Amino acid sequence: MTEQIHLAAHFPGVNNTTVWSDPRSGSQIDFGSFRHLAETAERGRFDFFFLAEGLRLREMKGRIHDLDVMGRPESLTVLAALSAVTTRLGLAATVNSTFNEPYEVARRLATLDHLSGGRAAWNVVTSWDAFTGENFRRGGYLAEADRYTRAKEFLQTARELWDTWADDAVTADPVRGEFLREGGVTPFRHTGRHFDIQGLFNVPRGPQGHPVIIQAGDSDEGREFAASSADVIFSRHGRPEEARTFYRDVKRRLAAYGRRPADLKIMPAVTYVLGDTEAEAAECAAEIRRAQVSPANAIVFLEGVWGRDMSFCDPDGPLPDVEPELGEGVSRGRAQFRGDRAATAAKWRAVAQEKNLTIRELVIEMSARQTFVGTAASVAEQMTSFVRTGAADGFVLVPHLTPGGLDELVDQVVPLLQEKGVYRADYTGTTLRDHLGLRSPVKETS
Ligand SMILES: Cc1cc2nc3c(=O)[nH]c(=O)nc-3n(C[C@H](O)[C@H](O)[C@H](O)COP(=O)(O)O)c2cc1C
Repeated sequence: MTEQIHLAAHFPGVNNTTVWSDPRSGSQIDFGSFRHLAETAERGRFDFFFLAEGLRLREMKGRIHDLDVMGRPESLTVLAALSAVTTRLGLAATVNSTFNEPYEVARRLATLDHLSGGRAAWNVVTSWDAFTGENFRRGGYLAEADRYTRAKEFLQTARELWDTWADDAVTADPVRGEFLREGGVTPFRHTGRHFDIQGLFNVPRGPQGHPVIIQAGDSDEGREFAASSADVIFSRHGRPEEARTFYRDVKRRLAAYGRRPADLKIMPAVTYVLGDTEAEAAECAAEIRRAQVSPANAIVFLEGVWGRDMSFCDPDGPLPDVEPELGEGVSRGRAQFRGDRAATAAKWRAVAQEKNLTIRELVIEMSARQTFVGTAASVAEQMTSFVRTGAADGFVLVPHLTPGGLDELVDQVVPLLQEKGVYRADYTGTTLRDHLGLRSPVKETS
């Protein structure tokens, strides 16, 4: 069979992914927005709809970073509502393993799996920073080195809870007066470094057994966690060469866990811009980038990397001759820069000089860019070749408009992928595991 492409839809929502200056941009929080994007994805026979999470508003220089729309609703609640207006589309929630508890998360995910008829997925993320942690009871206690020891034990514990219910535990036979098969539910006891809990889990096993597990970290520990435990990786490697290197690296790690390459799907986040001609698409893509990186946003981006106040700079002027301030920096929350400031600033400076770029042009160049740009036929071809050359198993598509940004892709590109035979004409199964071609989970024995 020809290699099949898997597609997921990212809800752009908050921050500067959505071009807020475009009059077609709608609410990031009204149910109608989520519904529109999810229904479009389902019309396009997508594998799943994906919601990201940010547990604390970003701050710059001690105040809320409010250059874009912000404030988003909680994922599992939104997905529960979407399960009532969709029938086949997978529903993926990003839920943090540092600040939550396994019993509660396992319960909510099993519930979503029931409500949706086996379409739940969990993107296990590990943000651990003390700034976000202030919102929670254990306020930022986790050392960075422990983010994956906790995530791994968190997931292991959730799996133990889901496995305490047999598939046929609920008999609900009023004639015999038996509602629960004897031995159908077993008590759990988990004793580990991060969790020490025991009791009885109160949600019957979901249609998928376990929800589909997604992983998005990029460090060596993150990749190892994905290789051992995830069904899908949501990666940030959307450029062909680095995507291929990432793909090879992660797939080769699977054998050590007794897993096959097909057991873990790799789906990078990608953007797209369509036009009637290649030139029109390229022009539109450049316009979108300018709208996403406003003059004020360009300075904020620069301050993020340089770790200091740069408000004296002209965004349409050249990079000033100032060195970055090493240390914590001026931004807080998920957008915080965590790399090597000195090396990154040196790289930025070299690119600015080589290409003679203003600050804003440089930020546009160095921050995320469009992956697939062209006519519908050329984008369909680019996507197909990306998958055929071992760079991905599919894509998490990130539109630049909330909520209508997926419409043209579903209307124009999906039919071409279907014609090529690289994408399903219709759903053949009912659960997200079916769509992704994944095996049923093996029950935990501990
Ligand atoms: C493509 C991508 C998307 C992510 N989305 C989120 C998110 O929505 N919420 C979040 O808290 N962390 C998110 N993360 C952060 C990671 O899941 C992970 O917790 C973090 O990168 C630390 O792990 P690492 O050191 O292995 O990268 C994302 C990471 C990547 C690469």
